[in-house]
Amino acid sequence: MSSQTRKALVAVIGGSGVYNIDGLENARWQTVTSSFGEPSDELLFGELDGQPLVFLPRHGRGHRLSPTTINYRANIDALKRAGVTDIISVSAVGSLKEEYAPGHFVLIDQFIDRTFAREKTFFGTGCVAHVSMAHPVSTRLMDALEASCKQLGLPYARGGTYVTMEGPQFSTQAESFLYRSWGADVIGMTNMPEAKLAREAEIPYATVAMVTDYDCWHPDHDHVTVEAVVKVLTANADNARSLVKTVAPKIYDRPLVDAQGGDHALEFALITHPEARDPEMVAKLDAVAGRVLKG
Ligand SMILES: CSC[C@H]1O[C@H](OP(=O)(O)O)[C@H](O)[C@@H]1O
Ligand SMILES: Nc1ncnc2[nH]cnc12
Repeated sequence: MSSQTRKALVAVIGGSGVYNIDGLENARWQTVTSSFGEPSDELLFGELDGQPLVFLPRHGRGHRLSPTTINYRANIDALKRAGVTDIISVSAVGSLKEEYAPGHFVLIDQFIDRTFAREKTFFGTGCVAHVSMAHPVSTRLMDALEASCKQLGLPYARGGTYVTMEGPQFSTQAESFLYRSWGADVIGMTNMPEAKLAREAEIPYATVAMVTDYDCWHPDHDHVTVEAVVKVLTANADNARSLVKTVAPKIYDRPLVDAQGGDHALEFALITHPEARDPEMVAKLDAVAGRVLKG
């Protein structure tokens, strides 16, 4: 493995309650077009302590988009086109474990994908690819998130399984009990297919999940409502902002090649014979898969 390093271009994907990054110098919203349709919003480009950062509000400014209608492919494709090398995703989640009380941060390392109404791959008929999702999160990014949580004295857990439900309705109690019986830690509606698409686009990805509620399984807590989620998000907004500002400088210097394969996931993933590839599809994949489709 090469020990060479390069400068990262870090992107933060902001979830519910996180529609902007304040304190960005030279901040400008810019349209980045994608061959996969409309991203959630323009991208916000700027610098944090002199280092470049890109921000995308997952639901769009004003929270226009539901988890199902977010164009996850366009979002990841646009970030790739902008030159992004690493993604930190920020998400509100419900807790499935007693010990993860509202206000806690869980650094996710696994996902269960229960979504069923979303485009989940950049590939398909005309150019088939199968990437590994065994380890969906970059340990390097998680290390940086953990160091930042420690530095800021935030209550956090390293490692946790995030169940992605389709939504937009919250879970029934039977579903919530089921996910708990699977040993899952938190629940949300957005991180899949986002993490799968980041992997296909060869962008290392990590999620910091901010617990906002106990979903609906806990006998001593009210069932989740948007009002309760927003209240906890507002109370913890400063922590989320500080976390983003603290973590970015820690990942600015990155290895040329991510040790876990997050940035060379397509190396052995394409199976369609070059002569059988659909040229239109190959053209659409110029940003996501140009590295392996060329030549
Ligand atoms: C407003 S509560 C439900 C909403 O919040 C989470 O979104 P995000 O991951 O973007 O913070 C959850 O997944 C739902 O989309
Ligand atoms: N309980 C919950 N279920 C799904 N998504 C959530 N986002 C925040 N809390 C949630």
